[in-house]
Amino acid sequence: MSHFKRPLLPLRRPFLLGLTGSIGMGKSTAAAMFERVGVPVFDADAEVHRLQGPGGALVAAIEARFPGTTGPQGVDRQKLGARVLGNTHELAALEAIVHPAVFRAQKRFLARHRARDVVVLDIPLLFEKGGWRRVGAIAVVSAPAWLQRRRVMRRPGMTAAKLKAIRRLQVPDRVKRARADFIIETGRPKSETQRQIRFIASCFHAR
Ligand SMILES: CC(C)(COP(=O)(O)OP(=O)(O)OC[C@H]1O[C@@H](n2cnc3c(N)ncnc32)[C@H](O)[C@@H]1O)[C@@H](O)C(=O)NCCC(=O)NCCS
Ligand SMILES: Nc1ncnc2c1ncn2[C@@H]1O[C@H](COP(=O)(O)OP(=O)(O)OP(=O)(O)O)[C@@H](O)[C@H]1O
Repeated sequence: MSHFKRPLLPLRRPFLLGLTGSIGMGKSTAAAMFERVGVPVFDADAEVHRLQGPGGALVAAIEARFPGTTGPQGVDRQKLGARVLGNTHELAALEAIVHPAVFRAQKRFLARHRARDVVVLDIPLLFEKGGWRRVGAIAVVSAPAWLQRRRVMRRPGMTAAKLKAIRRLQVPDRVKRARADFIIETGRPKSETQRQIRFIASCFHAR
């Protein structure tokens, strides 16, 4: 069980279930599985992609602060990542541009789903940025480290050095597991993961 102090939130609708996990642990796959069983998901990372994509609302602000990192396709994430991952000061400057816009999008999502029993907030940095204080329960996706590495190293543009820099920024998997209310094991067949997710969703329906 977790030993960190999370304030007891008043029961409210919808119940906010935070979904998080380290790079390559299977968050996106798990989020899709929640949607399959009828739980709306706010995908913070997808929102960042939208805001940074072609015509995205943050492209101009990012170009102004990080010249040369955008083009007709919006933000070039490889270039921007090379500037900020591993550089605390620069990353903080990027976060100051991105996070408020993501938070506003999350508020709009919650307003749209006011009548639901439960929604999932898929937030990669739930522990790192303090979002854990605002959710009613936390589900962590987790798999053995060797499997995580194998999944991530397959991605285009990924290098051992980049993975190392990213892992240094993230709360370690064992800490996330210790803080979780639910651990979603993704090192197993997807059918089992889906079954686990159906069970978790059922805990919050029709309270
Ligand atoms: C730095 C960027 C351009 C790198 O993009 P890229 O497509 O190369 O990598 P990706 O987004 O998949 O991130 C790789 C890994 O780094 C982690 N990461 C990204 N941003 C951060 C951050 N601010 N702090 C800690 N870890 C981070 C992600 O969780 C992921 O596991 C991009 O992540 C970004 O714009 N980050 C700032 C916005 C942010 O905080 N996003 C995180 C989720 S909302
Ligand atoms: N049981 C399982 N549950 C979830 N993912 C699985 C499972 N078995 C295999 N996988 C695979 O593991 C990979 C996980 O990638 P996914 O993009 O979901 O991770 P992620 O945590 O969202 O990554 P990131 O943090 O980098 O965005 C996918 O290719 C997925 O198909």
